[in-house]
Amino acid sequence: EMQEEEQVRKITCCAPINIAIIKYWGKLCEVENLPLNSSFSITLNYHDLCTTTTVTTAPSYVKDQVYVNDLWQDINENPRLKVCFEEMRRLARKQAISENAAAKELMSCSKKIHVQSVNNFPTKAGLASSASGYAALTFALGQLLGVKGDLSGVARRGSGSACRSMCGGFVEWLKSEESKNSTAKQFVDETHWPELRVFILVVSSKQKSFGSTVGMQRSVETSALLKHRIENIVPHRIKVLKQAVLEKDFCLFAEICMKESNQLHAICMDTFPPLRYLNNVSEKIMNFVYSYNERCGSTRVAYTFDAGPNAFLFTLAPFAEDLANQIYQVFPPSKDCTDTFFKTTEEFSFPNGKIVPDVTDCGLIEYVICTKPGPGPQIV
Ligand SMILES: Nc1ncnc2c1ncn2[C@@H]1O[C@H](COP(=O)(O)OP(=O)(O)OP(=O)(O)O)[C@@H](O)[C@H]1O
Ligand SMILES: C[C@@](O)(CCOP(=O)(O)OP(=O)(O)O)CC(=O)O
Repeated sequence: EMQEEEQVRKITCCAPINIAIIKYWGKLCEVENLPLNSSFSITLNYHDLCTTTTVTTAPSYVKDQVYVNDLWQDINENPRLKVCFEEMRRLARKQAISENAAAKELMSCSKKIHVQSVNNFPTKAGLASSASGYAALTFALGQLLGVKGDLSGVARRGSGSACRSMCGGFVEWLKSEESKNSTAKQFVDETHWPELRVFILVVSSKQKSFGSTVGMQRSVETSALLKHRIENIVPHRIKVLKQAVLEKDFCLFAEICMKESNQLHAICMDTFPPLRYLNNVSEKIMNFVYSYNERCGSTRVAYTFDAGPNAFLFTLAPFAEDLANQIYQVFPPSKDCTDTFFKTTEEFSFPNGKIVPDVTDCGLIEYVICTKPGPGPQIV
């Protein structure tokens, strides 16, 4: 029994979500999640939003098991989960062989693994849980099996956007016809632009939007605008965005960010039948951003939307408090949510608990998560 106990190994890791500024929309290869265009994202602080994944091996385990938020997952029915396990074991074996490992170590690559994964945010809210989920799984398996090197290509197999969550800060995911070259690379780390703040406006909506995987498939088949974007717009936009990030030029950053979001949703409308991810609250948020900037006489806030109605707003630290107050005025919480409307670890005097303004449109936004850029996956 002593010996059995010694062979139990357990590692816990967490991984962040990321928000794309230059959007990934369209695949060259469905099986490998190879993108038609390069994309660029910002990894968000895992203290605010993360997936925490524990992987365990023990002599008594007879098969792999995965639980997400305490729900059992059928690995055989989920090719994305399955391929992450297969790829990680393949890399572990390859490494063991190249290091002339003993037979015992080679054997350990096939040990059965139990996975417990939890998201510290609502999985159904459309907050990129697949990105943090597959990044955490890949990273944790890498730690358990001792696999060295870049594992973003494995996370990519789980979900395309997950590869970008394998790096911290500002990240580029390169397009390539070759699987081994379509990986995520850090452009600059999370300390590069310390003033940058992110507000995630979770829009109340029960409607489940059309998944990204099938959505982009339909766009590739039917949208001529997608083809134009990939060939003529994205390459130049990534170059300009990188310059804006390097120079911390918020005005230029904001323009590219909003134009990219608009283009993604224009392509969705150009898709046939069209894909509609934004709702009337999303539209109101966009109008709010433009009129706020107008009133300030300069660009202080930018929005971006993925395949859902939630808004990701960017601003700079000196404006964060005022922006929070404006959000509270224009999109007041419903009466029972005033104390928990802003979810923040910052020490701003956010208007939590203030009296709800007398307007009829309360509760259009369910809650707001205040965060900033953060590092990549960590061992807990
Ligand atoms: N912690 C986790 N570990 C492993 N897989 C997860 C985890 N959380 C979510 N997933 C996987 O991600 C899927 C949800 O991804 P889905 O693409 O529907 O939503 P999303 O990630 O919020 O949106 P998007 O990927 O479009 O940004 C779940 O069905 C599950 O398979
Ligand atoms: C709109 C997006 O969020 C699309 C994300 O798509 P996914 O990465 O969820 O798709 P799969 O590769 O099929 O899992 C834009 C982005 O994150 O770049």
